[in-house]
Amino acid sequence: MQSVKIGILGLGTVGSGTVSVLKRNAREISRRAGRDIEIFTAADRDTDKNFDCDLTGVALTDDAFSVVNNPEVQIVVELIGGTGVARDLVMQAIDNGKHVVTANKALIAMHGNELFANAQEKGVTIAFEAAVAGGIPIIKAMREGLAGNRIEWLAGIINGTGNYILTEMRDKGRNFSDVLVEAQALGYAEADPTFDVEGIDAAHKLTIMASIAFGIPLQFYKCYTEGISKIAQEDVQYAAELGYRIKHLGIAKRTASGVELRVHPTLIPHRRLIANVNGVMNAVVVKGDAVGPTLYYGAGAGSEPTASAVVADIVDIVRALTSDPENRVPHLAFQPDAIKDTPILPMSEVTTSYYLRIQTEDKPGVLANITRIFSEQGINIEAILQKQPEDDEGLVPIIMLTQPVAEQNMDEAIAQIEALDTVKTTIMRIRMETLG
Ligand SMILES: NC(=O)C1=CN([C@@H]2O[C@H](COP(=O)(O)OP(=O)(O)OC[C@H]3O[C@@H](n4cnc5c(N)ncnc54)[C@H](O)[C@@H]3O)[C@@H](O)[C@H]2O)C=CC1
Ligand SMILES: N[C@@H](CC=O)C(=O)O
Ligand code: NA
Repeated sequence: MQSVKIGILGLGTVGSGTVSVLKRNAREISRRAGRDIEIFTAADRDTDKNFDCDLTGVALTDDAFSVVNNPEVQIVVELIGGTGVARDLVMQAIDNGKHVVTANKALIAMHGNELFANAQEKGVTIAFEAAVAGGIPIIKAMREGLAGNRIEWLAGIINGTGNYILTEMRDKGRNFSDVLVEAQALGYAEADPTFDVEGIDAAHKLTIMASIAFGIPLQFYKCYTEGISKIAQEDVQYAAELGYRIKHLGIAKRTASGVELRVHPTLIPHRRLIANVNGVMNAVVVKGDAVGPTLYYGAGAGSEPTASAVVADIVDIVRALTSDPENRVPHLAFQPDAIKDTPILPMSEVTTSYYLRIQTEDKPGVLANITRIFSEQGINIEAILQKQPEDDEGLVPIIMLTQPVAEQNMDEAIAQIEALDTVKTTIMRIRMETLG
């Protein structure tokens, strides 16, 4: 039987990993796919650099459009990244009747609705397993393995770079920027690393998972996004003293009035499995009404872990080449005409517990004022930790854990406490989840 010809766009970290895995495991992969997979052509804008893979037998070009317009190519594998030229290339590939595999979460989260509609019309597939949690087959698990469930919520560590930074800060007391430079050198970070540390990359991935979980359109711009760059070493230590770890979580939850969609640092009880997911590893907990909580764990970034997901998508497409488009697994798990516009809730309506660090002067009555404000806002305190004066100004950190409260009440309480004469700096707040 004839081999299936693919064209790869971008031979960086993920592209070179994909070439290496396809070549090294060629026999095993074709036994699974039923056909040989041939890397017919590949494009990189810089064809003179030293590629981290063996390109023997691959026609290399610096013109990515020549790959998507090549009539021999059946599957285009987009590994350039971004939403500029990558979007044009993917659109062109679909218009040319080619299937697409991509690792590009920004592209799917921001332009997926139009891309899927176009792919549906042209009878081709866009596969994007590598776009969420790297090598973990989370898209497949949710779209196919959990198809019998009403998914209630999901929560995940879905950025390897951010988790690597938080782990190194906690375990080795290293500073934020040194660890980020290392994560970049290891090929984990996005082209613009603020996407990793400010939660944008996690928000892209969460947007995609929420659509698959709840059958709603992709709505990246409605995702609440808060990064980890303000987390101080002392917050990591105080959280540990109270029995918690700080993790950067993406959380999507179905409520009676809509869907919560939020990315922020979160305190999690240290005994939870997900609190012990370290380094570049990712983990996602998905709670279905029938199955209960399920946990998916693995490498969330890196060359070959991500290539593992890219190659699995290629195999899926090769297997489906002979099936009718309408019998294929829908892009967002639900049939396109069954996608519902359930509202994404504003953060003011989200209810969580909180960790607060308040820097105050060490004077009588300070705590009484704070607790009075809490009580007026209906906020119950779960635990208090008062430390010795730590800075030159003699300010005392008071650490508080609260019971669940609506975000709008907490916003009001924080505004009033920050206005007190004795409170000298902005209050550090981190939301908490039990994930039970
Ligand atoms: N690095 C990782 O661990 C992961 C990356 N991803 C995603 O995979 C995609 C690729 O990421 P990386 O491989 O890390 O990036 P990279 O920067 O290492 O590789 C991108 C490659 O594309 C080439 N390129 C740029 N513009 C081009 C153009 N117009 N035509 C042809 N080639 C062009 C660059 O020269 C480079 O070799 C991104 O969408 C990223 O978000 C997804 C999961 C994990
Ligand atoms: N920059 C991303 C790469 C994978 O998606 C991350 O660090 O997780
Ligand atoms: Na994945």
